[in-house]
Formats: sequence, C-alpha cells, structure tokens
Amino acid sequence: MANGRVMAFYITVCCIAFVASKVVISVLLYKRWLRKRRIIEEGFSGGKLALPSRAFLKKTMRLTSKDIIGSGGYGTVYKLVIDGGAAAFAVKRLSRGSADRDRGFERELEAMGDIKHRNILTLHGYYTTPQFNLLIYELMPNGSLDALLHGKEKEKKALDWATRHKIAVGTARGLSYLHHDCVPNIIHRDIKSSNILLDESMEAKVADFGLATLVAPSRTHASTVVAGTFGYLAPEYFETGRATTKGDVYSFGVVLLELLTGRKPTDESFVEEGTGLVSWVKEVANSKCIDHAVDGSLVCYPLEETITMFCIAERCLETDPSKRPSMSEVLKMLEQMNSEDYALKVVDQEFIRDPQV
Ligand SMILES: Nc1ncnc2c1ncn2[C@@H]1O[C@H](COP(=O)(O)OP(=O)(O)OP(=O)(O)O)[C@@H](O)[C@H]1O
Repeated sequence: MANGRVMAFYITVCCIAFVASKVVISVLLYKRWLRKRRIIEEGFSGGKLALPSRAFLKKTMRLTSKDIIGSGGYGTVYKLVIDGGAAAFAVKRLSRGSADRDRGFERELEAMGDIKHRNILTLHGYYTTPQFNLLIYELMPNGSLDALLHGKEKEKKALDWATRHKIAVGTARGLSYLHHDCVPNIIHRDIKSSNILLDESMEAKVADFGLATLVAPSRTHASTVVAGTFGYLAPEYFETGRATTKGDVYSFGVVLLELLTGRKPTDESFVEEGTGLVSWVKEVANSKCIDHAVDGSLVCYPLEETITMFCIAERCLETDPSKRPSMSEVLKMLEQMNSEDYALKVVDQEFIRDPQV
C-alpha cells in the first residue's frame, strides 16, 4: 500500500514537471514569435529590394541552421528559397552590438549599393533591425573558390585548367572595374579565395565588401587600421596601414598562386615550416622547375600557360608596390596569355631557368 502511494506521488510529480516544462517552452516560443513579429511589424528598415519585403522578411525569420551555407568572422550566410523554388538568395545575417560590425555593414552598402557588373556579386537588398542587419545577395550555386580548392571532401571540385583561367580572368575583371571604373575608386582590402564566389557557369564574382574603402580618383591611398586576412596582405600595407589599389593587386597575386598550386596561403604546414605560400613558390622556382609547384590534381595542363600565370603572379607580388602592374594591366595579361607570342613576352626567365632540374 505504502509502495503504491510512493509510486502515485512520483507519477504526479513527473506529470507536473512534464506539464510545467511544456508551459515554459510554450511561453519561450511565444515570446520568440512575438519578438520576430515585432521586428517584422515595426522594427526594421531596408532598401533596394524589388521583393515583397514583409513576406520576404518573414521568410528570413524562419531560416534555421539547416539553411546555413557558410559562415565567416562577421556573420552567417543562409540560403533562402522563395516562391516554391522559383528564386533563391543568399542572406548574410550580421548580429549588431559592435561598432566594427555595423561599420562593415555600412561599408558593404556604400560600396556595393549601385554596382551592377558581371564579376561583382549583386546586392539585392538589406534590412536593418535593432538586433541584426541582413544583406541579401544573389545566390552563387558553386560557392566559394576557397571551398572548391581547399574545402571538405564533399565541397571540393576538380577544377580543370580552363576553369582556373576563367576564374582568374573574371576576378581580375571585377577588380579592375572597382579600381578604375567606379567613382570614387573602390579598394576591396580583403581579396582572398573565400571572397571569390562562382555562379552556375563558374563565372567568378568578387564578394564581401565589409572592409572596402572608397578613394577619390585624385588620391592614391586611404589611411586605415590594418585589417584583412593573414597570408594575403601586401607587406607595405601591413607596415603602414595605407590602403592602395596595389594592395589588392598583391592579394590577387596570392589568389593566382592558389589557383596554380592548389595550396592555401593560411595552411598550417606553412606556419610549421616557417614559410608562406609566396616564399614557398619562390623557393620551388629557384631550386627546381616551377612546374613542381603546380597543383597535383591538375592532370592535364598547358605548361607554357601555367608558367605565364606564375610570372603574372610574380609581378603582382613585387615587394615594391610601384613595380606591380595595375589591375587593368593584369586583366589584359590574363586575357591574352593563351596567345603564344604574348606568353613569350611575359615569361620572366627567372622561372624557366632550369627546366630540366
Ligand atoms: N552569395 C553567396 N552565395 C553562395 N555562398 C555564399 C554567398 N555569400 C557567402 N557565401 C558562403 O558563405 C561563406 C561565408 O561568407 P562570409 O562573407 O560571411 O565570410 P568569409 O568571407 O568566408 O570570411 P570572413 O569573415 O573572413 O569575411 C563564404 O565563404 C561562402 O562559402
């Protein structure tokens, strides 16, 4: 009898605990729903969207971790599909609270606001709420160059030589547009493979303008706090904090080496060896034939073209920024490099000194 009472007591306690937990969860969910509703109803402002914004924002509120397609130091990127799959977007959510993050959001709007170019990622719109900022971009089905070259096995894709060359040309065209055709000129300041995105036909688009700096065409530089990504920063920018278009040219040179070697500039093995991608390639070029540095996953490639591209990279990576070509010159070199006469002109004898070694 006593046992029966104890059992009944425990069952009652369990039932009460179960009901109480359900009530607490429901209250929390209700509060969350209310907060989201409040944001949708009153708490946001946005712009540039050719979309039914309220319905669109409701959809963004329903994004979950299953929709995440990438994340960076400043925010998380989600895939958002609307109209039953008729359209898809990439939504970058930047939580607010630090001046740094808000400044990144503003920079992105300032720089990308009106740009429409085949090699620059299109910004479709933005929202700002007291809790977070949202940036809505076109979705790049092939993700980032970084993921394709160095990502997890399921993200990696074998890139043939023609595709690598196309990506190099597209990125150079995008950068050349920012440096020379936009007024004021735009210095990107964070060129790296994770900021080069690829559409369905592997056309490259320059993305992530969170550090972009605008400079009047009459000015040569902007003084900034040094920011960007280790492994891609030009030495003079690192030392002086002066951002110039030649700093982007240097970072682009590093991306060319990534395309050629398949190695990541921030690879831990470089740190262990006390070297970096740029000095490793120079070492290989000095001690062996440069084709020893070519990505092993490139089964078939025209040697002359890879040598030409190494030489273009070498020029972008000159320590003295004044010796680096401008982005429009780099674009021209890359576009013309398949022509034999041209390749012979560009190739620096340094790189092909000992082809037999
Ligand atoms: N428009 C897009 N379409 C498809 N994937 C995207 C898009 N934008 C971003 N991504 C993916 O999300 C990832 C994270 O992007 P994000 O710009 O937040 O950070 P990151 O550039 O990788 O790093 P960092 O914090 O240094 O800027 C990218 O590397 C890319 O894989």
